[in-house]
Amino acid sequence: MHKPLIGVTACQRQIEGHHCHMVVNKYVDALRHSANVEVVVLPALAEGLNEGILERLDGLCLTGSYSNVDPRHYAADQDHPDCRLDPDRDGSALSLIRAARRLKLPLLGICRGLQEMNVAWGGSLRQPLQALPGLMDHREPDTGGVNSHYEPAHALSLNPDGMLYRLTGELNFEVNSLHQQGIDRLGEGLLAEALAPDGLVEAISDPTLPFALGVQWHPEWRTDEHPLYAAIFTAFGTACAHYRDTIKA
Ligand SMILES: N[C@@H](CCC(=O)NCCCC(=O)O)C(=O)O
Repeated sequence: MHKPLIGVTACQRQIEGHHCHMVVNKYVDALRHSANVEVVVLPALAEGLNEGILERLDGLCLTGSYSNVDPRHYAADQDHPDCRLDPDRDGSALSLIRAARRLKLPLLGICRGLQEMNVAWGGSLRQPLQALPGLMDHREPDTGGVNSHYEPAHALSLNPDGMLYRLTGELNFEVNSLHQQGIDRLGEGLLAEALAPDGLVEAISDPTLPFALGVQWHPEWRTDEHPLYAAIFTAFGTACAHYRDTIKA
């Protein structure tokens, strides 16, 4: 039996003057080694991707990105003038999420991926968090190297009625934090799985689907060192295998 085949979303980046479809290795590594799946990269195309692509897959992972979801997708004014955008990523991700919902395809959203899920479910975002009253600064430290950016940064309280608590049996964790956008209005039908100390929703799920989970932190970082991170990828891989063997079979 082949391993589940998972699509991961790419971003548009310019590398040495060339437009590239780019995915950071840590997402692929965590999916292959912690979720035990195989991976294909899905290009970032503003016009969106054909739903037929997802019919060949067993799951979809929405990666993080330094770019931000364009506020026009949730009817907000451009409330952050130097907001870094990626219309190709927006087009692909939002079309893929809507198709995944229709197919009941297992869906894991990470950081930007959580934000895209919330928007696709009809919710909204706010930014920059660090400038909003009552909210913490959720950005990574501006000192130190990359490794320090993914160190645990704040506490996380799980919803005792949520998927993450069922997966871990624990209510409190510490997670990394590398974002300046966050959930404002929760998408219709989404469950708030976890909160940061300032009340920001940091994880969401759709309980009506077999597996639809979005997390604001980065569980793909050193999954072997964090039980919560590992549990997320193990559960996603299991859900993708189940999808392969049942719904898709
Ligand atoms: N740009 C958004 C989402 C932040 C995000 O996805 N960061 C990822 C950093 C790079 C990586 O680890 O892939 C925001 O600022 O909220």
